[in-house]
Amino acid sequence: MSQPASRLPLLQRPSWKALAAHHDEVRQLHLKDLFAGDAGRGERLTLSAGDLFLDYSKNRVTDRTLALLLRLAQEAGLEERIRAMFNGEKINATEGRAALHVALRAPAGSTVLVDGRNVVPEVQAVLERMTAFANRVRAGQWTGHTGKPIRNLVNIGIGGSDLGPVMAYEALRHYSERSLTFRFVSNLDGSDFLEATRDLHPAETLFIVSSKTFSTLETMTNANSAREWLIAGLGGDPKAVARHFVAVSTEAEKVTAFGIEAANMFGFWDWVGGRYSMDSAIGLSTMVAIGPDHFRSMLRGFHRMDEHFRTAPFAENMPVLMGLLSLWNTNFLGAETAAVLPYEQYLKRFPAYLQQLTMESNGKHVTREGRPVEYQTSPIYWGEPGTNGQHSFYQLIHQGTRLIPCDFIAFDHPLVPLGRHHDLLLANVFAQARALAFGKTAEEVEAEGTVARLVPHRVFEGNRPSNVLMADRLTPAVLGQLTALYEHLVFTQGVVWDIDSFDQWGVELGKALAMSIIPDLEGGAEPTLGYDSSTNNLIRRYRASKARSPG
Ligand SMILES: O=P(O)(O)OC[C@H]1O[C@](O)(CO)[C@@H](O)[C@@H]1O
Repeated sequence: MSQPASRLPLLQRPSWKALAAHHDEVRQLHLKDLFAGDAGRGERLTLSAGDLFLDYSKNRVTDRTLALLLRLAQEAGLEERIRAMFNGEKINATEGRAALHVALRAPAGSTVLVDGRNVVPEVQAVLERMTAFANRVRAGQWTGHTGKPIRNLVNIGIGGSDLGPVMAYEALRHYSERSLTFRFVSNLDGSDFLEATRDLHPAETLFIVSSKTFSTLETMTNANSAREWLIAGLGGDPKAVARHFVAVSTEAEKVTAFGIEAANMFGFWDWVGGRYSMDSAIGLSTMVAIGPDHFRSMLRGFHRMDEHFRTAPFAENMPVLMGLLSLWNTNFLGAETAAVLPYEQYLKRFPAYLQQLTMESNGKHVTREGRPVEYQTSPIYWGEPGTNGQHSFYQLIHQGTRLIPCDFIAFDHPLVPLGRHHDLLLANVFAQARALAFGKTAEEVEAEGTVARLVPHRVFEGNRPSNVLMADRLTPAVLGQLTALYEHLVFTQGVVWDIDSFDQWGVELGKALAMSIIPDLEGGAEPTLGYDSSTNNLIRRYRASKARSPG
């Protein structure tokens, strides 16, 4: 009896083989030909989902490519896996956990089961506590140890406990309470903490220690420095900690051991992965900044995209389609990276946020069963806001030797109109996508009167794929939809690649080695170094330098 396609290794699935053969047929096709052969392509290969509009016409795909990619998703059992995620099944198999970030934005009154328990009431209860806290701080009613109202909030966290909060704060700054100051400290490098707190007064400062595990080296080191800074700045009274620290964590005992009162802890659950946690209590700083109503609106945006992903047929499903197009670029066209280029300054941290979401999720080398993959998994995500990138790395995107698919993100309206700025900005989005796709031939360059020796330098091959993603304007709801779009794109790819998108074992080895090296750097006696000769030498050199000039 033949096996169902989803049981076969990816490279042996009929749709993969068909895509490989198809790729041989279409590899020479230029986007110019595709557009010339279909006058309606630019309108046809578009899609709306919620408030988002996607133009994917400038991808190097034919209708047959798309049909085969959709078949690939079907053969991977994507439908069933989506159902499994939304049903709270333990799809993060290596950690034995559900991956149920969709429950964080499920409407009050709905049901999402984890181990037979409806988690929606717990999620809503935490949101209510966050709301009460946010309202108190925003109204100046949360006072510090000396009785002064809190005016500065410093989120201490790293990875998913930092990138989501920073990204959302920057993205929604327009909606933010301007009388409050927000800072984010993540790096173990002490200068991060020092610079973030340099101009703050401890009496008016509250730290949000955000850590799912409450044991991450960076976060706990920064939290301890924050406690020392606070106590020293408030006359040495350790009791000050209670009014100036709150925690977001799943680890109540560790939080109270640090000195934070249980009443000032906001919980979440092991079924929320760090990089999927910005709409849990990890988003506390976001809620204080933009207010509970805007935060709820962001959650509704996430939920809107969740519902689209859960219910839309694959051919009209934005995350599925974008996930498959990116997979086509990666596995068949050989793209190694993907650029995310927001033409909206407020989204300046969105590429950094996406780096963790995409690469920590799908940077995997074995299948769910632990067999080595025989294909590339996550591309390397990177990017900068336009138009800054244009005057930096776009040269390589246009004329370099690598294929770099681009996601342009733009809005019909700016949040703050200023003269001609927005028309000029949008003209650049449309121009860049067009230039990448269609390029400029030697004949066109010659026709402009260019001297012969410069012609090759001024030729643009084109045929470089891109998506253009647009919405009316950057609102909290749109940010929710945009973020959920990429979350589900990552999920789609992980299912096809047959990898666990929700674990992150790859960060463990370096962490463990650092822990063993710390005593070698801090100890007084000469350590017996048992590492490789390079590591031994680096440690000796560092110790000698420290001994010559301590501090
Ligand atoms: O919230 P925690 O437990 O401090 O972890 C922070 C980050 O560390 C990681 O576990 C590894 O980088 C991320 O997945 C997570 O977002």
